Amino acid sequence: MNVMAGPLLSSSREINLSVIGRYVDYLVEEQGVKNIFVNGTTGEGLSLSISERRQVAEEWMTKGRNKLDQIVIHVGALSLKESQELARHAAEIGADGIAVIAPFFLKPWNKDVLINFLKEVAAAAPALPFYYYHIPALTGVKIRAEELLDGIQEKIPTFQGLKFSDTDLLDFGQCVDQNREQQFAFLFGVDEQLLSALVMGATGAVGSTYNYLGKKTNQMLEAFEQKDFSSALNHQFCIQRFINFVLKLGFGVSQTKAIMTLVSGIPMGPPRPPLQRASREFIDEAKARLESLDFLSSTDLKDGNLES
Ligand SMILES: CC(=O)N[C@H](C=O)[C@@H](O)[C@H](O)[C@H](O)CO
Ligand SMILES: CC(=O)C(=O)O
Repeated sequence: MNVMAGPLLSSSREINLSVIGRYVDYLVEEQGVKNIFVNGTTGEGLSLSISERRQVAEEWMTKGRNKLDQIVIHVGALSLKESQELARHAAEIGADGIAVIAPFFLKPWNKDVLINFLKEVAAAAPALPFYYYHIPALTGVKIRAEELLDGIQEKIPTFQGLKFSDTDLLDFGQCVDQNREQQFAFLFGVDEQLLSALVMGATGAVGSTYNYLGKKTNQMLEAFEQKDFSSALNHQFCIQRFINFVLKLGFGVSQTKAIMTLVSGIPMGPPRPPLQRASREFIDEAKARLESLDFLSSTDLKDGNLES
């Protein structure tokens, strides 16, 4: 079972490559996370320039080599050409896979149109496993994943699986049910509902909270594998209590970065506009909640870097 995290690394609005090496060690040693999803939602991949995305990907590959199991690089972009360039680059630097979201300004209006776009990106890296990143709430492209998967391997021979970031468990369950013959990866991306997705056949998870709740989530995965469902549920409820709490305060990529800084002690920097840094009030409340849920002892919390 894989857990992937999607960290972002910028400080003073510029990418800060120098923290990636430390962050690899932190994820492996402190969170038990050995699979990384680079330049996705949490990494603000779509807010970076193409050159920045290449640099971030290269740094993860260099620092992660021999330490991480898999590095999947998100190469989705509005421009097909840029997406292809990033796909070729991912292949050149030895990534383990590429992922692509649906283009979200001029949008694909049906399944075939979307597949044709994805196919052209995948063809730029013909040796790399290809993942579709389904995140309809952010892209606005609501084509159901179950429909998209129907016959996809004939169109995209490198198709390897799905990162499914949506709460529609009917759609997710049918993706699994209708593709039992294939060896697809079904990676679930709604961290507060992961246990339900495991029951539906998820083979892994990619999510923002694994940056700091990776260890806790791994305990849930372990309990699930041991068929200790009541422990698994306790772990999921504990994770839900935290996510439910921060969702009510207003939770997004900026807040994720502040929590990542707080928990790891590694400065993640502010997000890039249009995002704005999390408020001091948010950070204080999130910190108190992390402590009360026993996710961290107060001595582990390092927020000295938050203002940097
Ligand atoms: C919209 C978004 O950022 N989704 C993330 C992954 O795809 C999740 O990891 C969520 O941040 C998490 O489930 C909290 O709602
Ligand atoms: C973590 C994750 O799912 C993302 O950043 O895309």
